[in-house]
Amino acid sequence: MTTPWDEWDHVLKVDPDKDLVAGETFEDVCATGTDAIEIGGTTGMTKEKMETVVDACAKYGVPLYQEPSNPAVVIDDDALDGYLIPTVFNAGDSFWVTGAHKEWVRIENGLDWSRTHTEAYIVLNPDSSVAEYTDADCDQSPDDVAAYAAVAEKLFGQEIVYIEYSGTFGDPETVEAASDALDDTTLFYGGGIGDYDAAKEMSQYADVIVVGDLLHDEGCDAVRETVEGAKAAEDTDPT
Ligand SMILES: CC(C)=CCC/C(C)=C/CC/C(C)=C/CC/C(C)=C/COP(=O)(O)OP(=O)(O)O
Ligand SMILES: O=P(O)(O)OC[C@@H](O)CO
Ligand SMILES: [Mg+2]
Repeated sequence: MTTPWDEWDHVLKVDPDKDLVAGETFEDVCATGTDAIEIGGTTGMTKEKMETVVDACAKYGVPLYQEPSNPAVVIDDDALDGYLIPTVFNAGDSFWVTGAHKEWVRIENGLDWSRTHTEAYIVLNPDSSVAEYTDADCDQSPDDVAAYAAVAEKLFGQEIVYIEYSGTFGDPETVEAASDALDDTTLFYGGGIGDYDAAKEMSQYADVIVVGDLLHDEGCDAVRETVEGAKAAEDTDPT
């Protein structure tokens, strides 16, 4: 099966609870060269903030995906290409594995399944909001992470495995182990990518790198460098 993310190298994650750098617009954000924009964050999410970002990005042709951190912030908007729905494989509370999902399906009157996709998160930075929120067990060796990745693909049919180091640059060996464990599922890596070299390094192992805080802290030129790093690694990838 072909998926849109087969063709991606770089995703920009826009946090609707954070500002852009002074003087920058969402038109600039959409012109960074990123392959897709994912809209989401852990804390401070509301439907209104989500809508503001979708509306501001809708006319520039970059694929837009919502990544909700809870069912109450999911928006129904035709400008979205789809929904990337996380499941946290190493969560301490099963609410973040299937509970939130069950509640979401129960309260919604019919979902657009054709635009709804799965992301198997493995959360590895214990100091991140997402680790705290989901009570994730971040003490995982590369072998553990590889096993989680295989379970996500082979037993749970997840479309994406997402190695999440939100806020800090992760362990490349761990990302490589996850990559080696996967056949068809797409590997996303996110966390602490701040320049060309970091983007290129993780792109050796991850199919897609996700850049978040850099947009809000440093701005669009810095993000553009990470796009170039991701694309440069892709060009030298022998597989
Ligand atoms: C079933 C539905 C619709 C939702 C539940 C989805 C789940 C399981 C969410 C768990 C938390 C999660 C994986 C959220 C995704 C977004 C994310 C990881 C954002 C990064 O957050 P941080 O960078 O830690 O937080 P802040 O940037 O807000 O500080
Ligand atoms: O904000 P950063 O550290 O770039 O992380 C990106 C993303 O993985 C967060 O969910
Ligand atoms: Mg964040």
